[in-house]
Amino acid sequence: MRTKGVSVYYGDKKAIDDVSIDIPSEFVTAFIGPSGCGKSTFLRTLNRMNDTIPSARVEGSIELDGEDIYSSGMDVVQLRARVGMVFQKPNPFPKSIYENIAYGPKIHGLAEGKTDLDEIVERSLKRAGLWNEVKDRLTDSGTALSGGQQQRLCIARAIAVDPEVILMDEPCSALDPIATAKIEELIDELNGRYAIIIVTHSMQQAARVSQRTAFFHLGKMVEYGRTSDIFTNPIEERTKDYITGRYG
Ligand SMILES: Nc1ncnc2c1ncn2[C@@H]1O[C@H](COP(=O)(O)OP(=O)(O)OP(=O)(O)O)[C@@H](O)[C@H]1O
Repeated sequence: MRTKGVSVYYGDKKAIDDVSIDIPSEFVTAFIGPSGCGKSTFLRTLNRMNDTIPSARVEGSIELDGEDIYSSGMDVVQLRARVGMVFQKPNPFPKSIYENIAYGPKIHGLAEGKTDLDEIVERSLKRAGLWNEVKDRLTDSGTALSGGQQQRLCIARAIAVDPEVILMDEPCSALDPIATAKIEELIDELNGRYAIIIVTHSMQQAARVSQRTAFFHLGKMVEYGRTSDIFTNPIEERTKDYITGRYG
């Protein structure tokens, strides 16, 4: 994905100021920065999730494979399948585990019949590292799973519609350390197959899971580069101050 001069307003308030970034498809990219700096706002512009907030307005251009995602011809439902999203709090549908995964492929016409759908469900759950834990109870409700399992179910749901990009907005903030470690392992396994962009409050997590990091401060993207450089040899003073814990 590529953004050029993106600014986001909530009413008169500018939350993101002139952000241009090329996000490579072959890496995990982390967005870090102090609370309120605009990480989530910027992430949500990448699949037009801000469209659901009436006061939000986006300026600039955002391209997915060279296509302007804010053009009038863009089908937003289709876009959100191509650019999937996983939220802070796991949000499975109040439906069976099977239906949670099958719903997207059904509405997007990705399955020819029941056998096809069964295969997609199995493949998505396997890819999300959840198959062995749920294969004998696919008809149980998705909401009956543990928090960590629910989050992997949500990742499986995103995977089921064959996305190009997966956006993750603090996907581990509601999880315990063991469930967090499983999600981080999963991100590692998915790396390369999908472009993954993760907003995280944890610099340790960004360092563990990402190869590229963008540091945001007061609505601006201050610095963007290899994760190892950002954490060991940042160019900007503000990045240095943040990673050494001087503020945030
Ligand atoms: N729906 C909204 N309406 C009005 N202002 C908003 C809305 N959502 C976010 N903001 C404001 O935009 C700014 C950026 O918020 P955002 O949630 O994107 O930051 P963040 O870096 O993700 O913060 P955090 O790490 O605390 O989640 C903040 O000043 C916030 O108050």
